[in-house]
Amino acid sequence: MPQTARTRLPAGSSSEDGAQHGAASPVREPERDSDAPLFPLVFIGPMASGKSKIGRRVARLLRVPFIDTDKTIVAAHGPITEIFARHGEPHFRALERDAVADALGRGRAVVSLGGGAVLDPATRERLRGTTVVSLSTTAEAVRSRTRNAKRPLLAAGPDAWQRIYDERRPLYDALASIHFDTSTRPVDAIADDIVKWVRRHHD
Ligand SMILES: Nc1ncnc2c1ncn2[C@@H]1O[C@H](COP(=O)(O)OP(=O)(O)O)[C@@H](O)[C@H]1O
Ligand SMILES: O=C(O)C1=C[C@@H](OP(=O)(O)O)[C@@H](O)[C@H](O)C1
Ligand SMILES: [Mg+2]
Repeated sequence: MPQTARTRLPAGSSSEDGAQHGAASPVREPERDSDAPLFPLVFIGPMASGKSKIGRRVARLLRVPFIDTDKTIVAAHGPITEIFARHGEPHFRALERDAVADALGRGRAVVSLGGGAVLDPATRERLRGTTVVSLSTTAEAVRSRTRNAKRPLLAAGPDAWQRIYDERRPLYDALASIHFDTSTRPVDAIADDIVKWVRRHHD
């Protein structure tokens, strides 16, 4: 029997503004009911929300391979800042679309995407058949986390993060099977919560 995602959460798990900082996560009612298989288990969300760190930890806990599509791109094409500078963002997005398609085709794996991967319509279509964990955080939390030198879209300064997040948020929300806020709790605690959710809904 394929494992299925049933994403209905217990009453009280959502809040008016969709965020319960510091409370037990998940923090928001999922945007869709999904019968998608558990794997690939995909992490989406804004820059520095923890997709790479938390995704890696969740993969280790679930004992499945971990793929970070940014890492795949860097391994094949060099640093992201250089790709943006030499060839422009559209070229990066094309490389990203291919890296995501390849990663999602691996099946049993946790896959963390770059924050802008959801801008691509073909990627969004592929994600509709998968289990998607959407992470969120706040500009305040990000300020203390990021090494912006690695993120060309943050070169303009911290206000850019909020603007970009606001633009993309409807895409993240529409694709999410489940949502976790990462602004106040440590990576390991959030990863544990995600694994608990996985076990509750897919075992
Ligand atoms: N919940 C968290 N609490 C504190 N720091 C975090 C948390 N999640 C991520 N970080 C830190 O923020 C930075 C960005 O995390 P990363 O996983 O690369 O984000 P993303 O892949 O979403 O851009 C890393 O230095 C990471 O250690
Ligand atoms: O949001 C974006 O457009 C980007 C996010 C980055 O990944 P992270 O979200 O892992 O930082 C990376 O793909 C690139 O710098 C562009
Ligand atoms: Mg990342």
